[in-house]
Amino acid sequence: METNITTPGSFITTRRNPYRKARSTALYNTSRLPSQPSSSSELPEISSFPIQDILSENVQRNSPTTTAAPPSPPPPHDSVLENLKVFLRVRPLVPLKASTKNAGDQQARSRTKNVWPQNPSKKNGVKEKKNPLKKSGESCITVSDDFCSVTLSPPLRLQETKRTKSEVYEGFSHVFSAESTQSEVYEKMVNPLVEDFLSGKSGMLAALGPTGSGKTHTVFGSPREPGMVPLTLKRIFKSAQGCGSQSSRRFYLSIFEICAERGKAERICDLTSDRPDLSMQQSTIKGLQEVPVHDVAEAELLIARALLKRSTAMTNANSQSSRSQCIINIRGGTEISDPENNEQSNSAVLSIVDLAGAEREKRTGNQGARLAESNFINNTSMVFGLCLRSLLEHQKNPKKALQKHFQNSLLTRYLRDYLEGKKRMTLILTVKSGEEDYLDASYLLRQASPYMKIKFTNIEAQPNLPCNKRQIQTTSKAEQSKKMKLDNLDASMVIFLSPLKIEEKIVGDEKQLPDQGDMTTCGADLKSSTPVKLNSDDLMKERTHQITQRFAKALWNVLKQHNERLKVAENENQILKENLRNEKKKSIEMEKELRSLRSCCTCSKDNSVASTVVKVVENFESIVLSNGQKFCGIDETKLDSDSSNHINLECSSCPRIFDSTSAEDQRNKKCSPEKGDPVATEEQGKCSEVLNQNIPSNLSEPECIDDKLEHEAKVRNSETDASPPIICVSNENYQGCQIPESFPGTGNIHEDSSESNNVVAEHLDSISHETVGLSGKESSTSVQPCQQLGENNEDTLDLLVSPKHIEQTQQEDLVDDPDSGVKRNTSCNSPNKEKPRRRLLPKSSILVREISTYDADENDKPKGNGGGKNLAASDRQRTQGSISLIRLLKNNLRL
Ligand SMILES: Nc1ncnc2c1ncn2[C@@H]1O[C@H](COP(=O)(O)OP(=O)(O)OP(=O)(O)O)[C@@H](O)[C@H]1O
Repeated sequence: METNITTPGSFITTRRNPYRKARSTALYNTSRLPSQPSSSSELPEISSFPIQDILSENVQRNSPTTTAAPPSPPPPHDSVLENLKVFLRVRPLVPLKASTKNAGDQQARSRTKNVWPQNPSKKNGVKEKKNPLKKSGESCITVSDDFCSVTLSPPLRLQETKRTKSEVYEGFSHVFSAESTQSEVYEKMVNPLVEDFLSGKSGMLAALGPTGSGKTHTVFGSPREPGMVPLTLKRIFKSAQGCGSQSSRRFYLSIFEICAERGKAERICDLTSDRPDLSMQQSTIKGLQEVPVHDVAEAELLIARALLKRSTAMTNANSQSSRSQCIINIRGGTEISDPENNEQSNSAVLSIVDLAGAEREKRTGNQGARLAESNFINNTSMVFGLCLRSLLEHQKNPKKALQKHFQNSLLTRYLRDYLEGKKRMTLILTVKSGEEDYLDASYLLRQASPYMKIKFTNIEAQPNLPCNKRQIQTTSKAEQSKKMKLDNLDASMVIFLSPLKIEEKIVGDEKQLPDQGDMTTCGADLKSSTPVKLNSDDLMKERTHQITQRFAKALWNVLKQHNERLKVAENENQILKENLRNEKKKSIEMEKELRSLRSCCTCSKDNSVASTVVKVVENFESIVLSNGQKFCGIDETKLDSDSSNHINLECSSCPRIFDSTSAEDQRNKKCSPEKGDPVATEEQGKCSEVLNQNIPSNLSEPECIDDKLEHEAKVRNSETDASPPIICVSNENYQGCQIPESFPGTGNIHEDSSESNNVVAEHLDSISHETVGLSGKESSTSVQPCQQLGENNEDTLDLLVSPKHIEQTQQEDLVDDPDSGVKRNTSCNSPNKEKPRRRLLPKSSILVREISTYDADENDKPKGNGGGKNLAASDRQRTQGSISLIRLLKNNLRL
């Protein structure tokens, strides 16, 4: 196995087993790791739609191509292919009979006057009779019985010296032995071309062979043995006469030669006119004259005159050797009004080429100009052979490009379409059978016999020429039968049978059919030995069928690829879904863990705060109890033993107080004060005031309560740890209290044990001061001891103050008892006595009371006069706004 090594600047080695990318199959492994989903790049790639292959032409085209076209791609195997026909003709050892020889000698004498040297063989002293091999009279070529192969036997001396063995060349279309006649050659070799020409197909016949092998004899022949050109003209004009006088078919002859100019360059000479040398543009000869011919005699006369102008010379190998490549074109046309535009497009050309035979200097004895002509002749023959060889190799191996050997000579440039397999061509190889000609024959057969493997792919179809009207009409019945056969063919057979087989089937069926009309009068006979070609309709039908078939196959392949890709994508989708599900599960578990972690953190924080509160309460209780005062403690339920639920404790501190029971009941429950206990009233008033202060912020940001309380509790806690809390304890007479200036904002509460009996808690900032700063009546009211327990506890304690009492106090305060201030000032040693005093608003007090007494279960209806028996008169005056506000407050506090 070769390795694929690609080095910059070096060669590229193509892998025999190219690297194949791993491709996901339909049975996708669903057990793949979720973290390794297949990417889209692993999806099987979809090949491009082979539109070029679908539209590639495998059948004969209708439009003739006259211009050079680029090399066509190699044909598919199922296309209609026609091999290049190669014939072989063996010249007899004693070719000339007496009469023929005399005639030939006369012609030779008439032509040799124009060539030089006149008789080089004489000058060189080389005479044919001196060749000992020629005296042997033995033939080195043996034709097989089937006339399709020959055996080339080397002469005895070569067998002995070089141990050369016999060679067998087979596969020829036909091998014409030495005894074959011109008519036989024409019928088997040229007539098919002529028939195709008459049916509108172009073709070419080219004669190849060494000098003196009989090429010119085969092509032009002699008066006694007319060659292929005269016989073709006869056939053509015979067919034209058969079409009747109404036929508008005309034929045009053009004859020119390509010869060496001064032994170096090439030139084109028109043999039908006296024009100077012609030029070639691409594959067209400019200025080439086409002479219309109307009958055989006119055509033969024209050809005879042209041959007189052809360059010939006597060599040692041939007394009348051709020194140029001669081409005769017979073009069929119609007499129509606009011949320039239409006649050319509807014409077919039959070209017959008589090449100059390859020469060996040793045998010809050429010198000087003859030698230069020999070089030109040999070069042209070599280029001709190279073109065919390149075409053959290109067809064998499409990777091999079709070489442009045709550019190396004018002849090959002119015959480019034929040499590239675009037009039908027939080759006739001529050899001499003498032992002395063994090497020439062997070389030719070795070189030219492989040409029979050349296939013509893009052969033009016959156009509908007016000359073939009758032919078309007469063959229409046969074509109809073909169509019927095609229509009757089974669909499966049509799909799987190649066009060639279909054609053979049709031909076979045609042979079974009886004669239908006159099919032999003009044009091709369907029963001829050549295979019957499909007409344009059948070709179009066949092409349409092939395109449809290829399209269906290509579409099927593309659909299969898409299906495979879809399966892979579905599998990937399933894997991704599974991954997503797993990720969701993981996310839920992580959220649970996060919640648990948060709860733990909250518990620890709340525990600290709650513990602080409990400590403060305990301190307060101990202090109060130690002072023998009546304790107005905090309901320990507020300091729920479950400190982990401190959030509820904080958030529901007030609601729990105001909740199910009224403020009075709450006060009684917690403080157990006597009815109308001013301390409780005061505490409740404080609480309501604190709430009144905190409500606005709590309304918008309820959580701030917790944060603020928690923060302040921490601060208080740190401070209370340092110093015992100051408990404002009052006696029956309000004796004042010592409240820190920063209280309650800083939460600093200083305990003055010496004045503990005269302390009245003025906590909660200025509100407390205002609350404590009672009028004279209020100050005279006995004040129960209250506790200062930090901010949280402060709120709790504040709530113990009855809003009703606050209201009464405020109302009394509004009286502005002058003594109250004195008493207060004297009784309270508070450092805040200099602060501006704030008064509770009656509405806020009412609001606090509303909150305390509001029961959410009262269906949120404004309470009128009949709202409740136990409600005060102010309760009955609740407005809708107050109810909404209360409801909102309660809801937020519940949160
Ligand atoms: N099949 C044949 N039967 C009888 N005579 C033949 C045959 N083939 C060739 N000859 C004779 O052989 C001689 C040489 O033939 P011809 O000139 O055709 O050879 P050529 O291949 O054309 O040579 P060159 O390439 O030099 O032109 C002619 O006199 C021709 O009459």
